[in-house]
Amino acid sequence: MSKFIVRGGNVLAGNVKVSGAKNSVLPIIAASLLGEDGISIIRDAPPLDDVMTINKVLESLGANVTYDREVITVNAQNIASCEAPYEWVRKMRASFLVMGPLLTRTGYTRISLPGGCAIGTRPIDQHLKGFEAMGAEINLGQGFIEAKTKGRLRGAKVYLDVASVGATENIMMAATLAEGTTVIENAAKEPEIVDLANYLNGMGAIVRGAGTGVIRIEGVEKLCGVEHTVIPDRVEAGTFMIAAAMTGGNVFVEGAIADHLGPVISKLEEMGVSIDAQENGIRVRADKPLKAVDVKTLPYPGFPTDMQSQMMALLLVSEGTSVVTETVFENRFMHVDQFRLMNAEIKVEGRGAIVTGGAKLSGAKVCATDLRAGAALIIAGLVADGTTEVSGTHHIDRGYVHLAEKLSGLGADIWRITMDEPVAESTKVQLPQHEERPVLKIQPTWA
Ligand SMILES: CC(=O)N[C@H]1[C@@H](OP(=O)(O)OP(=O)(O)OC[C@H]2O[C@@H](n3ccc(=O)[nH]c3=O)[C@H](O)[C@@H]2O)O[C@H](CO)[C@@H](O)[C@@H]1O
Ligand SMILES: C=C(OP(=O)(O)O)C(=O)O
Repeated sequence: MSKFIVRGGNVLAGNVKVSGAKNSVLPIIAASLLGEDGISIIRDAPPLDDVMTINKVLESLGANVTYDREVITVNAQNIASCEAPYEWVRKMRASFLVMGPLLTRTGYTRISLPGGCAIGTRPIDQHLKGFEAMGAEINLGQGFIEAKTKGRLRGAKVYLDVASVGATENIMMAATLAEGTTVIENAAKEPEIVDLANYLNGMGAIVRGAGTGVIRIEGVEKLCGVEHTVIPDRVEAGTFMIAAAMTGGNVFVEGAIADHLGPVISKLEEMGVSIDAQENGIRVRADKPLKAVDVKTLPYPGFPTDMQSQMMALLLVSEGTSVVTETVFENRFMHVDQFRLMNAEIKVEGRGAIVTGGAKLSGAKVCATDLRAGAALIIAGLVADGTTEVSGTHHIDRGYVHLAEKLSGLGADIWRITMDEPVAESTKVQLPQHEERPVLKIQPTWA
């Protein structure tokens, strides 16, 4: 078991480099399964536990995956299985993103049901609705979802009831090899959707309109591996921006793309933080007391739910009272109880949290209840009186590369301790040597 130990009181200053985006690289790795020829080379792939998990999913399907110094190669010419095992899908919801590629390429897939998690129930009805509209027969039972088609999937119009990121990605990937045109209406508009569309187009797909609410995909016969560089992680960037503001610091967040961070920048500016967006990053300076603001999470281009807990940490030390409204996930205030252990005053009423600013936070033993909650607690620890110990590090390792090292490079007093216990599987980042496996190429059901 490990913990982050943070001693509050240091002002952050200097330069920090943002890693590749977790939420881009995961669907992109899944999409590599579509490459019947050639090899995909994915650059700026962050060394995160989630990346290792999806790599293992691909390996379990028969793809040959290597990971070396933030470059992943995927050779998916020979798919040996269409079943994503529970062992990996339970670790990470994004494993479910292999369903669209497998179904469209082979006509059959069987995947463990992804569970709910700390932040909400997270149903997958919109993914399935899309596949069904394209002609797939879906069967659910015994913890598995099975999808099959008699011939190729057929292009269809799919209106999403919620602008789901994952459903947009899964349907978009499935549509690339379908017969005819698919139109996704009320599609999610996140930058990660655009990154995935660019990757798919590089593989030979025809995807238009990604980044808008209507995406059109003309199906093609075949896709091939391609080289691609993943976009910088806007949530990691936003986390450092808030950490800088929190400590009254002056930090250059290298690689951060201002266009991807519109609402975070606007809210920080409203609070009195100075933001200077430059070509290769964003400078954040906070040299005066910060004002309270209200924040409401929304699908992109609204304020990201993945930045809600970090923002709440900042509002705790601003002047005045704020209301934080979470509209994307129904249970994403688990960090509130942990903040309270640090002397925070927050009242939760349904989807709203009333945050009393001006708190003198005190160090405490707290637990990361999910990935972003973990980052938010560390940020709070940066200004708390005394020492904060953050456990639940496996959540943080899912989405932040070398968080302690990056923050200490900016002057934070933070380090990680590992207690004398076996290292959990999820904290290991090196992939084992790829085993030779039988070349059992699965043919499409209609071939
Ligand atoms: C790997 C990845 O990219 N994860 C991100 C992705 O998750 P993910 O793709 O899982 O999130 P979605 O956009 O699908 O979820 C948004 C909302 O839609 C609901 N919903 C979703 C699918 C569905 O079939 N039915 C349904 O009702 C969800 O319960 C949730 O309330 O987008 C979220 C919202 O920006 C982010 O917090 C996650 O970091
Ligand atoms: C909720 C998140 O990720 P995931 O969808 O992978 O759980 C996140 O990145 O904050």
